[in-house]
Amino acid sequence: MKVLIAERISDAGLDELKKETDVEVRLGLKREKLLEIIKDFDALIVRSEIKVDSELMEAAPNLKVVGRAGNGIDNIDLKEATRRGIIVVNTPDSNAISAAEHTIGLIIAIARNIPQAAHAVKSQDFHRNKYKGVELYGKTLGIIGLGRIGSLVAKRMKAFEMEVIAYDPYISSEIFDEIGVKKAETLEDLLRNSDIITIHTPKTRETVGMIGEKELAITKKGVRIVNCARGGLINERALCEYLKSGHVAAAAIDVLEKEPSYEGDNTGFYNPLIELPNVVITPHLGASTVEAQNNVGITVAREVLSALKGQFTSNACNIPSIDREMLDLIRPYMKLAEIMGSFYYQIESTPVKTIEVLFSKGLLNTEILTNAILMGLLYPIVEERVNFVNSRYLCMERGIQIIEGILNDGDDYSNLIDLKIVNEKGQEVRFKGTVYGRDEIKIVEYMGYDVNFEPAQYMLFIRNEDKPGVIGYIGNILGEYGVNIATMHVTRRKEEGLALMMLGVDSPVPDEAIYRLVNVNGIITAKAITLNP
Ligand SMILES: NC(=O)c1ccc[n+]([C@@H]2O[C@H](COP(=O)([O-])OP(=O)(O)OC[C@H]3O[C@@H](n4cnc5c(N)ncnc54)[C@H](O)[C@@H]3O)[C@@H](O)[C@H]2O)c1
Ligand SMILES: O=C(O)CC[C@@H](O)C(=O)O
Repeated sequence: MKVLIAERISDAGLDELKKETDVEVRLGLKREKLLEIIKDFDALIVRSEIKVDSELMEAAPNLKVVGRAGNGIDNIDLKEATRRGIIVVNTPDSNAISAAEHTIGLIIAIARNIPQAAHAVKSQDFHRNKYKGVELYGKTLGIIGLGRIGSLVAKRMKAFEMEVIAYDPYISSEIFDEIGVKKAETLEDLLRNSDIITIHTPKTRETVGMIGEKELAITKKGVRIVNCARGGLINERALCEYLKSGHVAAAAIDVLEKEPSYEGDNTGFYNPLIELPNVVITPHLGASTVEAQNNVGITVAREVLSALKGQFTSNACNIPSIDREMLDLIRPYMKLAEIMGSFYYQIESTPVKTIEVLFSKGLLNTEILTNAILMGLLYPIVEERVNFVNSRYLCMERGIQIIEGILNDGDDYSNLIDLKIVNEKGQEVRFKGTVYGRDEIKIVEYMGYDVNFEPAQYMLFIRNEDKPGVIGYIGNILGEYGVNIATMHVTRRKEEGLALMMLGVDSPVPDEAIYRLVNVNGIITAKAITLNP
């Protein structure tokens, strides 16, 4: 496995990676060069500068993982990565404290004009009058987005005896109470009442430009504004105008709508905000501390390694997230789900129209289990890579309807997966499976037949007339091809005169043996099944 580090991560992170993979560090790559070399890599690690878009992914046929050494993933086309089955991992917790502290630094800097004053003194200008500031004490701080960083800022700024209000429609009132912050019911409320406004939302379609001319117009005259989240959340042109008029007394900006695309690339870099005396700008420094970069480097290295090994990662952005303990608990169910999904196209050939999957109430993280079923289903029939990341997407792309639900009480099993597949001919294929103890996977029902077999890597599925002699033929034919039968499960519906067999065998059943089996008088279907190891 080859990992390309295209933006700087800490030595500690680098060491973690080097223990287990082949790592190449190529910083400051021009876009054309990156597009040329990316084809050789299985994983790519970036920070916020490099755009991981469809063009880059198209040039990277081996790419399996993109590691974002940091939090925001607005430089990564997540939908495209998902479509291609590329796992995107990030490190959202690793730099939150640093970003919050940087925000607070910026708040104080613009309250007291510290950067401008320090710069003046260094230029031999020792005037105090120009740099008179304001106290934070007793003022109102308005926080937009009370997530990881917003809440850290809130907790810390209360120590300045500021009144802290926040606007975040996606979190509950209890969280506001827990943090001790007053809830602004609307963005307008927050804008009208704050002396200092700081924004901490992600950059999404909804939040881009959420502070524009209209919003600035209702802020208090003399308001101060901080953006240490993402460029573009505040409309820069409107902000410039309001700073020039003095309505906005000062702004502190760590992030710009357009930042250089690699470290040190200053060509054509310009932003009118830079020219304004009442603006403090830092070059996207929120996460640039020794501690944050150490944490980020180590975390991204571990996440990328786990993803490359096919293990679940706790910070995957395009797979439902799950913590490690829970993952250990549901791992056997993920395997069961994958196996159940993988039977269909190894037994049937009519395209699937609908997947309906019901889970016992006791089963958690069912979204992942459904993804596992879909992965198993598609594995035998799609050319592109299919994994937990893209299985749902690929199914939807194929027009397969996915219905998920909870089983009613009353089943014999407390941890059951009940899978019904309806194909384009309207035929139903149904499996039920469960896990005994910690990890004993069992299929307990197939098409209404009670069965009870433990899936093996190689199996033979037979549907036959319920009459004497059939089993003997099967044993003889398999014997002729050197296929040893390890287990055999036979069930029947006497009234219909039909029987079903699932044999676990020690090696794959050759096509020729299958051909001979289906020609045996009484055998209706014979299918070789191979499961992923
Ligand atoms: N400057 C830096 O170096 C730096 C470092 C780390 C993170 N960041 C950025 O900081 C921002 C916040 O990061 P975080 O870890 O706190 O994210 P988070 O996901 O923990 O919190 C974001 C909060 O914003 C809220 N939100 C979403 N849409 C909203 C809307 N329309 N109105 C109000 N609230 C809304 C969400 O409910 C959530 O609570 C992100 O943009 C991230 O990329 C910047
Ligand atoms: O320092 C960086 O690479 C960007 C950090 C920050 O913007 C993030 O989203 O984590």
